[in-house]
Amino acid sequence: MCLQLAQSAYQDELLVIADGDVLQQRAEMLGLNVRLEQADLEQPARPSEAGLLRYIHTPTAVSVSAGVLSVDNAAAVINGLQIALDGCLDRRFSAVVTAPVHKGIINDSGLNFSGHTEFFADGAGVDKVVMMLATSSLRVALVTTHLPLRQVADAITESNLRRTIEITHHSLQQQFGIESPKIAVCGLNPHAGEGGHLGDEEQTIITPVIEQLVERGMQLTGPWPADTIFVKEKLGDYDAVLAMYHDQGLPVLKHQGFGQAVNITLGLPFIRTSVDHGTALVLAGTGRANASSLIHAIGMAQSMIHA
Ligand SMILES: N[C@H](C(=O)O)[C@H](O)COP(=O)(O)O
Repeated sequence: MCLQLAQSAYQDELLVIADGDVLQQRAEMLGLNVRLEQADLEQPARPSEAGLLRYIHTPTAVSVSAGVLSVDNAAAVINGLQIALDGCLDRRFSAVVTAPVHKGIINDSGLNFSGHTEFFADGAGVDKVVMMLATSSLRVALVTTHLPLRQVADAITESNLRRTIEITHHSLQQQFGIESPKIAVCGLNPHAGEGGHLGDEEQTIITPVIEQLVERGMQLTGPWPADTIFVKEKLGDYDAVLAMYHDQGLPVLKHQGFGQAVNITLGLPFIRTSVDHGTALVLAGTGRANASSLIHAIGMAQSMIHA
């Protein structure tokens, strides 16, 4: 399922992209008092109404049971994302907020999909975006995203690192209103390479890029050992930490604020936010799933629309 906001003249309208029959069944199963209405994209957006949920119908190919994966429905998931992408690109939508999808089953169906981040970047024709997750007190951006660990070191190139820092710096200024963002850059290796004894990417790539960009006026520090840059005493020293890979930065952020964190894709020509968690199939249909991160993601998209 995918959510998006279409801005009306009065207030934001929240539209859901999903199979309308599945929404109806889930609402009944969970005893939710909600009226569902199919939206007509040719009509102007209208203010949201309490108790009414408008949706764009993207039919599934086969019937859906809560928490049960089906390769046959993978194309319907991608179709929903494509509708969101197209609507954001042609400005019918002001932002897209995504719920988690099961990346494995999409790939099992024969469709290549490493993540929403890469899907939206490809679809928007952008060669580089940055995944950043944020809580109210910590932002972590990543140089590499959904990449096997074996390939990470090769992906830390000067140009990739420079582009990542430029996009992060620009987005912190433009979308988060931080005039002169302070970014702490992690090293790649333990102890940030221990002076070259535990790897040399810090000396050959990371430090030279930091120095070039500091020369251009950016407030960058590092390369920092990743095991100490996140300690509480240092949290006030920066506006964001740049981690070299997914599991260098995100476990810390999720330990600190799981459920309140929002995933934001920087560098797209539109606003995209998302949840901080996966599909949690065992909770599907039970009514016990926690919607907190989704609520934060919608709130973050709204505040970015109005920034
Ligand atoms: N890295 C994300 C996280 O930990 O929350 C997650 O893999 C989602 O990625 P996409 O938004 O690209 O699907």
